[in-house]
Amino acid sequence: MGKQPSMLDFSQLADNYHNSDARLFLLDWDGTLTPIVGDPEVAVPTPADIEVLERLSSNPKNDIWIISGRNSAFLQKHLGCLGSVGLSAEHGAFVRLANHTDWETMSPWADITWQETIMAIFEDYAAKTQGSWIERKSIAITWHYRNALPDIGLRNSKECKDQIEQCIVQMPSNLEVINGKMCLEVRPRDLNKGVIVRSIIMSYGGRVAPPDFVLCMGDDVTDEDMFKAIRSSSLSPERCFTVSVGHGSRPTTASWSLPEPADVMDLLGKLAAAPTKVHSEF
Ligand SMILES: O=P(O)(O)OC[C@H]1O[C@H](O[C@H]2O[C@H](CO)[C@@H](O)[C@H](O)[C@H]2O)[C@H](O)[C@@H](O)[C@@H]1O
Repeated sequence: MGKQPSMLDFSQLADNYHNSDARLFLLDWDGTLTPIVGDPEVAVPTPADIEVLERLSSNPKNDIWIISGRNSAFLQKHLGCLGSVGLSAEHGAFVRLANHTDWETMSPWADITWQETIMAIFEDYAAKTQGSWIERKSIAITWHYRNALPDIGLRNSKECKDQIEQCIVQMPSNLEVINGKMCLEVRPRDLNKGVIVRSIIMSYGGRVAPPDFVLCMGDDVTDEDMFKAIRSSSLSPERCFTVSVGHGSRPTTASWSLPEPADVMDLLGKLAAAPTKVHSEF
């Protein structure tokens, strides 16, 4: 993690976009394409969001991926209508390729025996942290404390994280517990957005040549794995735009920043609307 990233230079990005033929977009969902809200169920795309993503993905030069920690049911329900967009659920555990209808399991995540132990700990903390709740996904489990009293939520999350860390070192499954945005998430250690991004770059749209423009945007600690995967790839750094979204001073390996999801959608809208020359738009 280096210095704080500079505000995204739109004209530099637009120049690169305009001068490229094989573009790859790697986009996080919560906090990046849509604002963070109290109830994850209402963090859904607006018709305008869908229109922008549809338009962007209809350009044959563009490969768009939404790479999320959400489960496949949520992504399918709210973003499944975007047929030309690749979807990745639960940090890369499940994938729906562009122009495909089926979801694939990326690795044999057969061992989920740990879930009961972790559920018991989360249930204990959910009971003593009013307003908190558990989101159980196919693989990962997330305990949300955004709607708890802030000091109680924070204190109990630290305690809960300590307890889980002590517990998972004794378990055969190689797990990790992550501090998300007002949540704790437990998942297998080798399940992360970096693995799926490496795989997407390697198999890039079944093409022979690698992408000559990459735009990767994310707001959270799990998105750092995407930024690192791009940084350690053989892609030309001048053609890769990694963007950390948010006002905070969280350490990041991204090269650029944007303040809000609204800025992200604004940027994508401009790119979608300008198939040829985008410079003047900025
Ligand atoms: O990888 P992402 O697409 O960014 O998903 C990360 C997690 O997002 C959701 O939780 C976060 O967003 C919620 C809605 O804004 C917010 O209420 C919560 O506090 C955030 O942590 C989602 O519920 C998780 O499953 C995802 O892992």
